[in-house]
Amino acid sequence: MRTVKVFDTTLRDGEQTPGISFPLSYKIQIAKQLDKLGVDIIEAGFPAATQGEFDAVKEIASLGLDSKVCGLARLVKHDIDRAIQADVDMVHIFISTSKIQIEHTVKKSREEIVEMAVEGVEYIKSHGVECMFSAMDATRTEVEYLKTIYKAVEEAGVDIVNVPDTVGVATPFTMYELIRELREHLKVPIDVHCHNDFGLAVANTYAAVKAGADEVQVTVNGIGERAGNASLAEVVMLITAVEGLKTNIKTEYLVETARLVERLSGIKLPPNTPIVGENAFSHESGIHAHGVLSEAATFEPGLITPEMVGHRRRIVIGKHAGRHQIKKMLEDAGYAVSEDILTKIVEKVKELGDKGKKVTDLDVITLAEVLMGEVRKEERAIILDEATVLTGNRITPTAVINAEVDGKKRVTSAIGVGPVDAALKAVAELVGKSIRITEFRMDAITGGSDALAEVYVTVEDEDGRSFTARGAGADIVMASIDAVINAVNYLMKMRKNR
Ligand SMILES: CC(=O)SCCNC(=O)CCNC(=O)[C@H](O)C(C)(C)COP(=O)(O)OP(=O)(O)OC[C@H]1O[C@@H](n2cnc3c(N)ncnc32)[C@H](O)[C@@H]1OP(=O)(O)O
Ligand SMILES: CC(C)C(=O)C(=O)O
Repeated sequence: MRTVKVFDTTLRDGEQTPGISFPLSYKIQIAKQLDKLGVDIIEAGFPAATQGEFDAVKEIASLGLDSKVCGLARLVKHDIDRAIQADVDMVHIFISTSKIQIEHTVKKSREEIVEMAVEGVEYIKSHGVECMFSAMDATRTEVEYLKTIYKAVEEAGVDIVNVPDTVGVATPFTMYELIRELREHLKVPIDVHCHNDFGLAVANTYAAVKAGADEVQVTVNGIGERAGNASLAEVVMLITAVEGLKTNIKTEYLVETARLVERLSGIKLPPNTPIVGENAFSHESGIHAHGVLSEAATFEPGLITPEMVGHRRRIVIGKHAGRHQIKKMLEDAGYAVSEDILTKIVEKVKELGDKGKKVTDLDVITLAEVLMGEVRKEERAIILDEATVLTGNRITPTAVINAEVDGKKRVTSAIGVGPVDAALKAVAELVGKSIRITEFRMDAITGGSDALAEVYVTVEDEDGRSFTARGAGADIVMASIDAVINAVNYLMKMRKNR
């Protein structure tokens, strides 16, 4: 079976996302994670760009990773020397080949550009370093000229050529044709680098692989210039699970990797992001949830499971929910309700949904308790006694929580980026940090500075089981603490019921 190599450029093109600049410690964390994920080559940066960039690439190259480390360079001796001095395994050189870029940027003749490329390859190879050559803006370059320059670098000993769709104008059809034609013309391995200006980066990368490309350039979460690059997770799952090819990626780390880059880049993933997004395996609609509870492949692609990518499946309660999932959710929380009560709960959930209310798991349980005539407050694992939160412009926000946890007094404290963050970290400490707040929303439900705030949270435990709850009040910190404690109490109860 054909193995397609994965070249990750999160730390280079990904970092070119306007506003992103990864400090050294972030670059190292990401590089180690990419190595754990199994990417074949990490493009660690552009060593000639800044001293910090040089230091980061050199540091990553010295980590002894299994992944090869690559540095980008223009066809300028200084750039290439800086990459070689950073001790990379591979130097990636590039130059514009399209008419528009040649005229407005490099301003050289086409013959001069071919000569520069050949000299660059020979120079890098004479230092015993691997070389990748990119014809920048390849998809807007005349094919005959592309063939000429790629053939010239092949003859000069290049290890791999890259075909970049620099401004994202290719379509799967044009990309397929281009790669097929180059594949017939060249012996060296072919790599592709697609941008997402028309939302086609993944599709174009896939088409290139179908046409014979040996390697794909991707970024985690698809971050990168303008609309970004092809997403690593999407490309890998498409060419493996759908196309049946192999990569060296350990797919069970895809979600973990996506979350790390989401956190360190500050670029939040939309919940509907394929493969790694919060909703990628979530179901609220009754018809879907009913099917999925019996056999997941009824309303999921079936070719992939959440476990394959390090995700988990969620059945969500909301306006579109049906009896089966509400009954299952209540059973999981330890409530066996009669059919009559279930009907009333379903009606209420839909009524709340029609009013635009987000229905939480806790709302459903509270309804069940009221309808069953039992209020089981005494079953709460955490009973909050006192919460103190300090914040200001000259102190680090700090929270101290006094609570009873399973009948024992506990005091925890934490600092955070703000008072809510500090308070919620202190709450997490109460249960030994084994919880993760995967969703946090706050709305003002009345106007003015004394507005009532409503906090909605989804909390996930270490087994990937999640629970939604809300808290409300004029104090946003207390409303947040209440919401999380409400959710944690039921997660702990569900665990005891198992
Ligand atoms: C498609 C891509 O993603 S390509 C990679 C893009 N990434 C980056 O640009 C990030 C890092 N870049 C930088 O830090 C800076 O642009 C530097 C250090 C590389 C160069 O900075 P400066 O010398 O100030 O030049 P500036 O960025 O303004 O202009 C680019 C210069 O490189 C030249 N150039 C562009 N591509 C190439 C190339 N492949 N080979 C040789 N020269 C090139 C341009 O013609 C221009 O030359 P000029 O200064 O003689 O007119
Ligand atoms: C350097 C090249 C490969 C690039 O990033 C692009 O063309 O988009």
